Amino acid sequence: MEITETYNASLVKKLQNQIVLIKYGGNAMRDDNVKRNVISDIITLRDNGIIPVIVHGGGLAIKKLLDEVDVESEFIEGHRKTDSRTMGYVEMALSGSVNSEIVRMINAAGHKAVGISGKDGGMVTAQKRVHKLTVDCKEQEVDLGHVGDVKQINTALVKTLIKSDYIPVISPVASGEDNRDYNINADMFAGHMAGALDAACYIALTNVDGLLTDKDDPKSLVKDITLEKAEAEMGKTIVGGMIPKVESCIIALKGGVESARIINGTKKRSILEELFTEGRSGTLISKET
Ligand SMILES: Nc1ncnc2c1ncn2[C@@H]1O[C@H](COP(=O)(O)OP(=O)(O)O)[C@@H](O)[C@H]1O
Ligand SMILES: CC(=O)N[C@@H](CCC(=O)OP(=O)(O)O)C(=O)O
Repeated sequence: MEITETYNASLVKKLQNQIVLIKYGGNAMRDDNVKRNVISDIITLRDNGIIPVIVHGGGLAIKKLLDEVDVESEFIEGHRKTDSRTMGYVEMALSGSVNSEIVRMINAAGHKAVGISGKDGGMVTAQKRVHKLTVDCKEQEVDLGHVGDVKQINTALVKTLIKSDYIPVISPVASGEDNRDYNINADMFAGHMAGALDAACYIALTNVDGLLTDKDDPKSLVKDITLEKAEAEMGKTIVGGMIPKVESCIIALKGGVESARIINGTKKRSILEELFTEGRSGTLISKET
């Protein structure tokens, strides 16, 4: 689809030959229609000379698999406590099912996608996450097991894929120097990846319209917010799964990405509406007011 006729042509041109890092979260993978719409937007970007790179989550797919094998898991501030057994299932769901489904859908739409994880080509080096939790005004460290943070990224593999016209589809699993596998929150992984790739734009897809001042009121959408203000709202109006999402935007912006956005991936054409209309559809987090 040629989009310069339907959308703002100068906004389209600004992103041509630039990387747009899309974090495709599990909440925007709930049904096949939604998935097809997301893939369709990604294909439209590519058809119009923009370079999409996808980092996916898949919290729902992990939950489904863990339920099937009767393994319980707990979330602490948006991070799934991951013991060795759970790690195996996380990798199965993310690098197995979710990754290959996205690849299949892009290929079926006539493009060439390649599915990789942080492990491939030694792309991402993980390190065990040191998670500090404040309980009763006291800070304490919690052991999240195989939950990792991104320590280092080597972008050579992704750049090679892009150069050969492949769309990289990346699962947020990586190994550490300690030779252990780590489960990295997909938002955090994506934010780091966006910075390392010098992406022009980072977009996190979820199931709410963006950052809300009241998480239970869909009408309380914040259209624009500065990095500093977003940081100040952490733990206050920004809670649960939204914490790593906003953190990922901050990581991307501090890594040099020009704009970071949180949008509702369950809505049709949400990516195109956000990027190529003045009104936009979600939350834009930027370095300046
Ligand atoms: N201030 C906020 N604004 C919007 N959503 C919020 C906020 N605080 C917490 N949330 C919650 O964060 C969820 C999104 O995070 P998460 O479930 O991890 O998404 P995904 O799986 O799409 O990555 C929303 O569905 C919402 O319930
Ligand atoms: C450490 C950690 O929490 N990892 C996440 C990885 C998947 C993810 O982030 O998926 P969504 O984007 O769908 O939430 C998890 O185990 O659920």
